[in-house]
Amino acid sequence: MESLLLSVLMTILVPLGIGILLVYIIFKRRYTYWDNFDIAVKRPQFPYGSLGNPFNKTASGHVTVADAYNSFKRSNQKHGGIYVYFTPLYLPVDPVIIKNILIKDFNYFSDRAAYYNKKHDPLSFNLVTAGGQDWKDMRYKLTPLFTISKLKLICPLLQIHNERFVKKIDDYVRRMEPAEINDLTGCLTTDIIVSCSLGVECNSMEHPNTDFRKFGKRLFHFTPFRLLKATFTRGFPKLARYLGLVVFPKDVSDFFMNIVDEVFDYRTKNNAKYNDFFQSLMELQKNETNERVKKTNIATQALLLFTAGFETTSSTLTLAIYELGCNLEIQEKLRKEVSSVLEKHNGKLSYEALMEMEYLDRVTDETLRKYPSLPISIRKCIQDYRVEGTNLVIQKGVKVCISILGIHRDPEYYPDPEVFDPERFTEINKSKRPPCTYLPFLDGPRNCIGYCLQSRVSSESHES
Ligand code: HEM
Repeated sequence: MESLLLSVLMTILVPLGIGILLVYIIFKRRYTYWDNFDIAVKRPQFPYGSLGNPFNKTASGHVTVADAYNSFKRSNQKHGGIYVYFTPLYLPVDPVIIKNILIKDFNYFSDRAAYYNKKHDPLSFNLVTAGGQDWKDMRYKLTPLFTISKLKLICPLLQIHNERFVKKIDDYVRRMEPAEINDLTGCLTTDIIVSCSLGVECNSMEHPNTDFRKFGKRLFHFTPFRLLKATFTRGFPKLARYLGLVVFPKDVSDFFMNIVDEVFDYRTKNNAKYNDFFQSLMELQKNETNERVKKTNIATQALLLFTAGFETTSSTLTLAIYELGCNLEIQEKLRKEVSSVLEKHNGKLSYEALMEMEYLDRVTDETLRKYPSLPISIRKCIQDYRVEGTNLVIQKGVKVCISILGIHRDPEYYPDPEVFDPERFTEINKSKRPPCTYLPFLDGPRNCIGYCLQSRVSSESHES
């Protein structure tokens, strides 16, 4: 009996052990990728790579990437190599290399290598995830939605939501109650994006449990399982598509599709026209004959605005308010500017009035310097690329990681980087820094398309 058990165990355990050993050897070999190049490397730890165990550490992944940036910089390196799990990533430090990657040689790095699944999750194939010609076509069509003139059209909407935000804060002040600012800026951003992109009034400022708020929170709630799935889909996109893994949970996509259905049908039947993104999205689709495709395309872009614009804007607002609370002199200086400009404009917070608030811009810029909403950006090299001034050739398929946080906290460009100092952004001080050392919206053809919209949304609300 005992020998039978032993032989069964041996039949299972030996092949299993050999299997594990083989997998270990194969994957461990991937950690030698950068050894083939003359480049500094942040040593990996099996199986997590250079960033360490994501479940057992005090610093998040982007902080570890910034640490790698710092260590390469300290040892006077222009760049270095890191590993995220088993994937080698190129990490540039020299701003000239970064500028070439983002702007001059953009054609080598136009893809973001983000995961989408057209078949099982059509809304996931959008401007952020698409690559190559698909991305170029989408960007070409969507760019006219983000011009200053379009922005001016939605300014009255921004003003309505801003007034509600101010009233809410006033209520807390009158009741002498502490306010959960993160929740309030979340509601404000939700209301603005939903009314601009879907033409729907959700007023989560008054009703914080609206479906939009609920689904919005779910979109940005990353459980360990979701993080694991995201890592898997990024590392093995083909297999993930084959397995039918999706980006957006089905109930979230269904919810957005239903809203788009309703708004589209209402506007078509009543021939109703509004000054919002939804209207522009409908116009973009006017030559599409298949109604389902038309609605799916609109829902894709509306959900994209929500996912790309929500967390970035609301967290920036929260952190600006936090810094103004910690730095009373800066708060006072800002208050004086706002009051004097408003006085000139008869108390009306117009687009023109906002344009005159220079100190407000500096406060926003410094907030995004200290706390970039996207601390890293990933690009994929789509053809072999020689890095200027070096012998290194980045091979096709290798990913590039720009540490925006590392650059923004680099004492060479920003002395005492932990100090919140809007004066870093006077015209004269800005002109002293080399290009590509301030990248909250990235740079080049694939920068943030919402740049001009976001700066106004944030400004209106700091104003309160
Ligand atoms: C504080 C607010 C914001 C910040 C800091 C920010 C930052 C960024 C950054 C850094 C990127 C480049 C990402 C990368 O390449 O890895 C990006 C892309 C993008 N952003 Fe923003 N963003 C903000 C607000 C918005 C808003 C309000 C919208 C739209 C309503 C928006 C829409 C987009 C889109 C669609 C892209 C992808 C562009 C493309 O691939 O062509 N963003 N954003």
